[in-house]
Amino acid sequence: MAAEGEYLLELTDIEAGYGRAALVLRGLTVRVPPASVVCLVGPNGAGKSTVLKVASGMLTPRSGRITVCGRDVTRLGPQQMLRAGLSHVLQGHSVFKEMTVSENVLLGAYTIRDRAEIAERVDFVKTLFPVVAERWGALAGALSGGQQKQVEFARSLMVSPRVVLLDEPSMGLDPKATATVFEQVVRMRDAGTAVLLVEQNARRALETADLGCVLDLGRVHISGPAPDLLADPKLGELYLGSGTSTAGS
Ligand SMILES: Nc1ncnc2c1ncn2[C@@H]1O[C@H](COP(=O)(O)OP(=O)(O)OP(=O)(O)O)[C@@H](O)[C@H]1O
Repeated sequence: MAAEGEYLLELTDIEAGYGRAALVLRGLTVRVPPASVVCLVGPNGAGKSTVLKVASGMLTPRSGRITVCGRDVTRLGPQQMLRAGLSHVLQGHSVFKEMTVSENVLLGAYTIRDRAEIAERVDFVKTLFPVVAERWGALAGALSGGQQKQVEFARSLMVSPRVVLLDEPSMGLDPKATATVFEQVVRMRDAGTAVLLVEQNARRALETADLGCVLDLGRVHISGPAPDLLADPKLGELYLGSGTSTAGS
């Protein structure tokens, strides 16, 4: 675990909600160390997606502090959060099906002026996601759901983010595609981009993550190394559908 001040992303004592409605996040603190996958799990409505919206500037917190590499970014909007190093892959499918894979990926580079930098990033994402290289000229709509998700990942990495925010990347995918998507999450981390991940598939996500946070009613109920959370029988009963982990079996 990184020492204080060494986190890529820190959300501290965040209170946030929608319009005049009651608070959704009620004093939530989440930290993302370098080279890590941090996973948020918890029941429906706990506020997991709202954490990502706050981190990407889509929702301004009512109080609390957000820092990226120690720099205060609390009240920045989505474009500035992107420049600060936070890239958000939204829930559901956001590829433009009538556009090619290359056009979709290059949309992620719209803030970059330097052509050489764009070419370098294209090479990087093609290496990380072979299907993007193989289907570069194909219409995105011709790809499977899992392949389209990789196009979304590639697009999100074009700006060299410090942290990618992934909202339910396995949603709607079959088990094989889900396995591939989680492998790609690990590859992103290993290639130098930390990941803050929200998943309904809590057990699978914790098997992939380094650290986990269990959210309940807008607060972090418990957090720690993901293997410890998986091995906690009480958590298993409450949130993972069984008493013990099946990791590694
Ligand atoms: N755009 C919105 N406007 C008003 N309320 C919202 C909005 N988005 C979410 N909420 C409310 O905020 C609360 C938390 O929602 P959020 O989507 O963050 O939870 P979640 O933990 O991601 O849930 P799920 O697992 O069901 O996606 C819910 O009560 C939800 O109804």
